[in-house]
Amino acid sequence: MDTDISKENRIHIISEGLATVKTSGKVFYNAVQEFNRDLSISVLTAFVKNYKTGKQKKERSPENKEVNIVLDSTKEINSIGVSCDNGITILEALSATGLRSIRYAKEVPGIKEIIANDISQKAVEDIKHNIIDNKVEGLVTASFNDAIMLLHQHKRQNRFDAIDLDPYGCPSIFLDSAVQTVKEGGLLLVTATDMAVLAGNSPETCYSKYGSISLRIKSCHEMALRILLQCIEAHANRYGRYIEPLLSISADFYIRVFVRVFDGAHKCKYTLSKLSFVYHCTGCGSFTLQPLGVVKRSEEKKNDKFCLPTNVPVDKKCEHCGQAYHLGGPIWSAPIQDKYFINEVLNNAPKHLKTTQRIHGVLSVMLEELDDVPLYYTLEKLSGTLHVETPPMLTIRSAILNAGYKVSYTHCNKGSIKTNAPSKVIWDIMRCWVTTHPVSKKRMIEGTPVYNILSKTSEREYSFEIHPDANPSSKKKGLVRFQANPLPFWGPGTRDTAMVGEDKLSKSRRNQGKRKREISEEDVVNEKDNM
Ligand SMILES: C[S@@+](CC[C@H](N)C(=O)[O-])C[C@H]1O[C@@H](n2cnc3c(N)ncnc32)[C@H](O)[C@@H]1O
Ligand SMILES: [Zn+2]
Repeated sequence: MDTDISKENRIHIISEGLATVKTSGKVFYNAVQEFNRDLSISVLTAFVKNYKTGKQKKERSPENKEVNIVLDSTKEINSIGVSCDNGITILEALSATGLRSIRYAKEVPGIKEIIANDISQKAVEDIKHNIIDNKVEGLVTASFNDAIMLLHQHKRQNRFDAIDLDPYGCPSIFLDSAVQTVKEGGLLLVTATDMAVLAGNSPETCYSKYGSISLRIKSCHEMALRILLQCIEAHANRYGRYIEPLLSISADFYIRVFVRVFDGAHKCKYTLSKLSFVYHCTGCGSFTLQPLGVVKRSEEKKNDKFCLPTNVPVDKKCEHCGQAYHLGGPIWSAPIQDKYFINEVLNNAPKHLKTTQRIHGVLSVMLEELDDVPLYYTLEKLSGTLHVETPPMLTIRSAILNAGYKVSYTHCNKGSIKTNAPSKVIWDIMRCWVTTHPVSKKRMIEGTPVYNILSKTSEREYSFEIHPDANPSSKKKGLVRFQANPLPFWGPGTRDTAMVGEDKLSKSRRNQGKRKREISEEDVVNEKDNM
């Protein structure tokens, strides 16, 4: 990334992807979000191909079976940088410098028109200049409006094929208008950077913003994704629409979801069965999901029965450690990744992107994630609860597989254990581990989670012999699966810190007179798992 500061007029020049934009520095730009923009370019490239070429439109039946529907066959939509008659229309509702829209125009094939909107006059001035400087006048139009007003103006006519929401913090105020203004089968691209709220630091704020209670749970990053998805679904359902998640990512200090929106009042009846409350043990961190609704399937889909669950899935106190539960959610508990689509993204990803290696690594881990198992344990929490030496990840994964259960990582956490094994099995495995790695007697204080868990004996023996599938293919291939430690000035940025990352980095370089590391692919190094 090249950022230059011309001292006379304090203009910042930012080169990213195939775009070079200028900004006064009062307009928001975050260098660390290059990955977000690169990934969005990859997703849009795959989306255009699948949505517009008549190749396939994939829908899911309520049983979650894939049904491929051939769309209208259309002309070539491979051109980049020129308006394609049958290309897609995109609204970037919160555009700042216009960089993202300009990059879409120059790097995504098959676009008809992009509107780059911002409520800040200064930002819109920058957008206008940047459109001309990048010679994308034929594709990108600047707009000066409140995003919500603009979305409402388009909800009856000239709806968009794709709407990108990349706000400061929480996107929820834009969702209601966005779900109405995206076309049937169109794409919403939504970022949220208010991770403290979503990750359980402020459950009451999370409820007021997202209609869901967040928890301080080890799988908080995936829970954040699922809270955002349920929020978008809730807004869509109000208008007889529903969502289909294509790709959901937790990266750096934010989450981003890519979802399609479809019409179907009847399909909205299935929403309850795609949502769950989460009982989270305050002692050992075990979690249990309680679906909000149950669908009793019939041969003929139209005769499906929609019921409420009749039992509470947990006792008053945790069966493992004896501590109390918190109740969080509702969260989206249906799949959050569309593996078919993610493969399309991988197969069609543009080669020029600076973060290609990271995209490839993260998406490969997503392809390995278990679809039907929301949330996860972490090795650190399991061993921390018992104050025991942490077992190697390979060993624990092997024990789960040897016992006949499934296990995967999630891209959200490099120490994650996503499994369909019941929590009882997980604690039994840990009890077996403790037999050869004893817990200090000092820790065995009556009433504590460790005392209560280890007071019970494992119901069976578990084999820790290394299982052939314990090491996932993405790791065997040495892909860049998880991001390294944060860089200086790493964070979402706010209205008050318009230039985040690179500019501050340059300033600090100048001040200290020594060269700091560039924000580059090298910073995204492969993780060293505890194996
Ligand atoms: C995080 S920045 C967007 C960054 C940009 N998408 C990118 O990739 O560089 C958020 C932008 O939203 C704008 N904004 C905030 N509220 C808005 C609203 N109600 N309508 C339109 N723009 C708004 C701000 O002026 C700011 O430029
Ligand atoms: Zn417990």
